[in-house]
Amino acid sequence: MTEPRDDMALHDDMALHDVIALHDVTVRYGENVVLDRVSLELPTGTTTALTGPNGVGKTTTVRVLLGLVRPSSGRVAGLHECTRAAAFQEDRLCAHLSAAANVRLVLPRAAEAGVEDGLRAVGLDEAAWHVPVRTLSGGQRRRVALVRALLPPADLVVLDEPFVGIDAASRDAVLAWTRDRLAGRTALVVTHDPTEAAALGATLVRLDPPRTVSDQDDA
Ligand SMILES: Nc1ncnc2c1ncn2[C@@H]1O[C@H](COP(=O)(O)OP(=O)(O)OP(=O)(O)O)[C@@H](O)[C@H]1O
Repeated sequence: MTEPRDDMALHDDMALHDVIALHDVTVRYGENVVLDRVSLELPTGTTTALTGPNGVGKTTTVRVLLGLVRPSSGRVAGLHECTRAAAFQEDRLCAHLSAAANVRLVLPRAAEAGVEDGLRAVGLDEAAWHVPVRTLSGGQRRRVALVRALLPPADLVVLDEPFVGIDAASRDAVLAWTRDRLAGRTALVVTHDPTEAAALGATLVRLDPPRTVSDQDDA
């Protein structure tokens, strides 16, 4: 879905199309330090795949990029006037609307003609296009969420584990269409699967847990 622009004080004033980057970003939830001085650059026009163990902060990183979480310190660059589209871990669709209507919601009228092509490209049967998405399966809803994230002409596309629940038989075609849609754009894709990163032609970046005293002793 398309995220609203934000004007977080921690986001600097770099102009549109400057490199999007986190510089020494720290995020805390209460006492819990989730991101500890994390730096990450998303080279313009390329796809970066973010991997790492459960709970390390990948979704938190996504939320920072979307302006949904405010870092307690550090700097986020390149997001001023940057339009963003995202597929979250949860599909976040409007349950009573059809697949086609969910996608049309985030598109300028001129781009609406591409909706059916997009739904077809991710392997969604025509019978599933015009019924409320609450009647679709989990994997079908995932495909709708992916189309909704990939069709809008956003400057930054962020996909959080977008292929979970999509069956093996159609995964290659969905990956190929995703790669096609992301070509030449700046994107971050969270994944636990390095083969997905390779299929997307993405640069794989690993987020590691903050080093503990015992980690340092072991080093
Ligand atoms: N709203 C919240 N309030 C408090 N703690 C949170 C909140 N959201 C996430 N956390 C904590 O932040 C840490 C990082 O969570 P996050 O979802 O970013 O990890 P992740 O790397 O995306 O994990 P996964 O691979 O399981 O999706 C976890 O310890 C989690 O419990």
